[in-house]
Amino acid sequence: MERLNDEVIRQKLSKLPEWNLEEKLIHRRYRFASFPAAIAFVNRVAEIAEEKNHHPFISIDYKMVTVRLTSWHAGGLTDLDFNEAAYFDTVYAEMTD
Ligand SMILES: C[C@H](O)[C@H](O)[C@H]1CNC2=NC(N)=NC(=O)C2=N1
Repeated sequence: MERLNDEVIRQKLSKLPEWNLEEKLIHRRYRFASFPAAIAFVNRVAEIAEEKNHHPFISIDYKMVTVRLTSWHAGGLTDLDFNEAAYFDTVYAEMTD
């Protein structure tokens, strides 16, 4: 999968308003009502990562989960990162509404 150029990254990021760009990765913080709810989300993220064979950095801070995405094989951001970010946002919406 090809590394995206800055123009395409800006365009894709504009469709994911909760995500932030930092050098060669994108990141987002998800908030939950409880620690178990945060862990349930992390478990879903892990399942999706395995299914897609695309694995984010995940950090858990009590009721907050931070996800960072980049594509190691490309040395930067690819469509895989933006597709997965959108998928995680959908799962988050389902789990928190
Ligand atoms: C060998 C294996 O398919 C690769 O290492 C996969 C696994 N998960 C991955 N995850 C991420 N985020 N980037 C990759 O380049 C990547 N590559």
